[in-house]
Amino acid sequence: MEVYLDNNATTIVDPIVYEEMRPFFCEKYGNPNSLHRFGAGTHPKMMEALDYLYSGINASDDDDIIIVSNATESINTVIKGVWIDQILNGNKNHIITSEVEHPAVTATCKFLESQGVSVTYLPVNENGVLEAHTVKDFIRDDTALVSIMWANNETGKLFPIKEIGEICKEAGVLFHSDATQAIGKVPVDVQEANIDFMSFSAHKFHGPKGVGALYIKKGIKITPLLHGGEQMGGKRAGTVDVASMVGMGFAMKLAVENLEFEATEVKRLRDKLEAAILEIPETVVIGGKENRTPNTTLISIRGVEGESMLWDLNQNGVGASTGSACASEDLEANPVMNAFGSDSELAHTGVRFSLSRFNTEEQIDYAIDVIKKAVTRLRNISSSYAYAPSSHKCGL
Ligand SMILES: Cc1ncc(COP(=O)(O)O)c(CNc2co[nH]c2=O)c1O
Repeated sequence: MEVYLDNNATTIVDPIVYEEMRPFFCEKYGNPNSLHRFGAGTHPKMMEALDYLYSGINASDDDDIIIVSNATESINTVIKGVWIDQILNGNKNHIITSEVEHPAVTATCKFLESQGVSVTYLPVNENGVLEAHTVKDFIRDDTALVSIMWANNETGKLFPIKEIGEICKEAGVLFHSDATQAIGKVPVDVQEANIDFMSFSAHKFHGPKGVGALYIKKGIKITPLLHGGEQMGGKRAGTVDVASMVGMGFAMKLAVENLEFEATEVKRLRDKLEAAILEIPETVVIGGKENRTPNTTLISIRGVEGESMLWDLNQNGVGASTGSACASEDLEANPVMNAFGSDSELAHTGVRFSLSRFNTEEQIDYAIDVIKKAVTRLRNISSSYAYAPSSHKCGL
């Protein structure tokens, strides 16, 4: 049996979404910017896709949603656009983000630091969550942007976006949220959250890879990342991937329709898997169980190196991860777990399981059996592990 439990890395394209995309490869293949019928033939479904995206995040008609290649491009567009407009050509020179953002945010901020920008990386509490008041404590007169994720990709922890939005609005500071791990898992309402910019990727909610979106609140201007065409009103040059845009729109429609299923059935299967693993001695949920996306659990298994666990699971058909795929190639301690203040041993023992609406009870039962056998096998061959519950700090 094969069981895919790495949905925070990417998801299967919903077959319904795939069928919606198919006509735009060999039938309605015109360039949407062409004036002839072949181009115009793409417009109805593109407009429908935009309608699904706008309603899916409760954007107002006057707001902008720009189709980009992925969340990484969306995030770069915001952070570098604000840098150009507010810092290089303005009187600001400070950006606030958190220590547990995805590398798309932290690496872009590091680049800006190399260009002389001051960046504050806010710490998270023992549960891996940023407390809204810390944003208020660090906002300065020259703060150009606050960028905080809606949900953490490794722990699933949800951040106080509405409160942070209120703080930024009151301070007159632009607020961006990376909602990549929130769309399709929890309700996302940009108007309620006082958000100025928001980023997401379709492949996180059963849409195709290689397409994402940037939400821009009405009235906000930002210098584009890509120049050279009038697509997206000049806000993102380059011919639009029509099939992927249509796929992302329909995936958003289905994602919103399935939020209740995520909150009930997917959560039930996640909780079942988590409870079974926690029956194993010396295991702990990193960040705690509260206030999380319904599909994610990051569990530390003392004495079991995360990568060894992944290899063993993979040998038995189960796919999981130790955290963000873009960070999993190296054997460094998990930066998110480090941010919690975890000790170095614990930071190497995290395994992330992230479910979706396509997982079944039978798959979870099989995965539980495989996981328990893998832990026994790996602990038995470990040169450093000896069951000593009194010695293990079950903090976090
Ligand atoms: C919170 C967050 N932001 C941005 C990205 C980048 O998305 P992309 O541009 O579509 O690649 C990811 C991908 N996160 C992960 C990719 O693999 N495992 C993950 O957890 C993410 O989880």
